Amino acid sequence: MNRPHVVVINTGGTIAMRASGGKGVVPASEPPFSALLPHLERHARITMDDYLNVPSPHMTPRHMLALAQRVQATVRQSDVHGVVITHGTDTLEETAFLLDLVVKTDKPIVVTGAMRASDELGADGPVNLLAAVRVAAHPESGGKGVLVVFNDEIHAARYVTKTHSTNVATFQSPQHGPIGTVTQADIFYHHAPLVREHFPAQALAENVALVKAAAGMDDFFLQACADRGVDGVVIEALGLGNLPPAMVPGVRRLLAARIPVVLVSRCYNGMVLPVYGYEGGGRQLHKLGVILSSGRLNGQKARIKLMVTLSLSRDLDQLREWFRQ
Ligand SMILES: NC(=O)C[C@H](N)C(=O)O
Repeated sequence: MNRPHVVVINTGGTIAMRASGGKGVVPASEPPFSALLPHLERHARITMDDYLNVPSPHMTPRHMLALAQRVQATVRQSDVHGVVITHGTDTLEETAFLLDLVVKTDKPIVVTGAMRASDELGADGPVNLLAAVRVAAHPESGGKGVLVVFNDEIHAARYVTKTHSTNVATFQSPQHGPIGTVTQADIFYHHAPLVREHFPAQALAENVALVKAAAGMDDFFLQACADRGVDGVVIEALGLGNLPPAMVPGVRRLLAARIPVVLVSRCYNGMVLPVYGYEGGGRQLHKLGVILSSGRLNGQKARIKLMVTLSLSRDLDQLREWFRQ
C-alpha cells in the first residue's frame, strides 16, 4: 500500500513530559514517541523531526515564526502529504493560528498535544498523536486551514481555544464547534471554515501588548504601553466593545502616538461593534480610531494577528480592513 508521507514536528509540551521523577511535570530528555511509531506507521509513512522540546509557556513569537518557516519548507517537499506538530497546550492556539495566517499551502497541517504527561495513567498524548496523523493523512483534510486535533475532535485553528486547565476535552470552538470527528473507523468532516487568510510575514512586530478590561479599571496599563513605545495594543473590552471611561485617556494617548489599538471582546462568543455612544462605548472608540476586530478572534489570537499584520503595514486603514475578518 502506498501510504501518505506525514512529517511529525515535535516542539514539546506535556505530551513530551514525564511526571514520575519527583521534580513535578517536566520535559522528558527525549520525546517519548518511538514506541508509538508502529501504530502511526499503519496510517502513514512517518518522519519524526525533533525540533524543540519546550513547555509551551516558553514558546515565543520568534519560535512560532521559525516553526512556520520550517513547516513551509516541509510542505514544499513534493513527497510530503501533511504535517503534524506536537505542542504544549497552554499556547497551542496561538501557534496554530500563527501557522494558519503565515503558511501558504493546501496540505493538511495538524497541531496536537496532551493534557496528561506521557507516564501518567490515561495519558492522552498517544491517542491524540495517532488521531492527528490519521487526520494529516486523510484525503479530505487539505484546504481547510490549520487544524487542531484533540480528544477525537477536529477544530479550525482560527476558532479553537483552550477552555479547561485539566480536562482532556479542553480544546473547544465556542462559537462554531468542531469541524470534524475522529472515530475508530474513519474521519468525518461536518463543515469547513469559510474564512481563510494569508499574510506573507517574514518577521513579526513582537512588541504587542494584550490588556484585559474590567469594571472600574483605569488606564495604568495603557499608559505603561505608551511609555514603553509598544508596536501595538490589543484590548479585551467589555461586551460589545466598551471600556470603563477611565481607560479612554490611555487609548487617546496611544492613538496620538500612532500606536494601533485593536479591540476584541472578553466575551467568548459574539464580536465587537460600534454601537454604544457613551464615554468609553465602542462607537466612541471607533470614532477615535480604535480598530474594532469584527472577526470574532479572542485576545490572544488578535495579538498574534496584529504581530503578523504590523510586519506588513502600519497603515491604520489597511489594518482596519484586515481586522474585519
Ligand atoms: N498540557 C500542556 O501541554 C500544558 C503545558 N504547561 C504546556 O503547555 O507545555
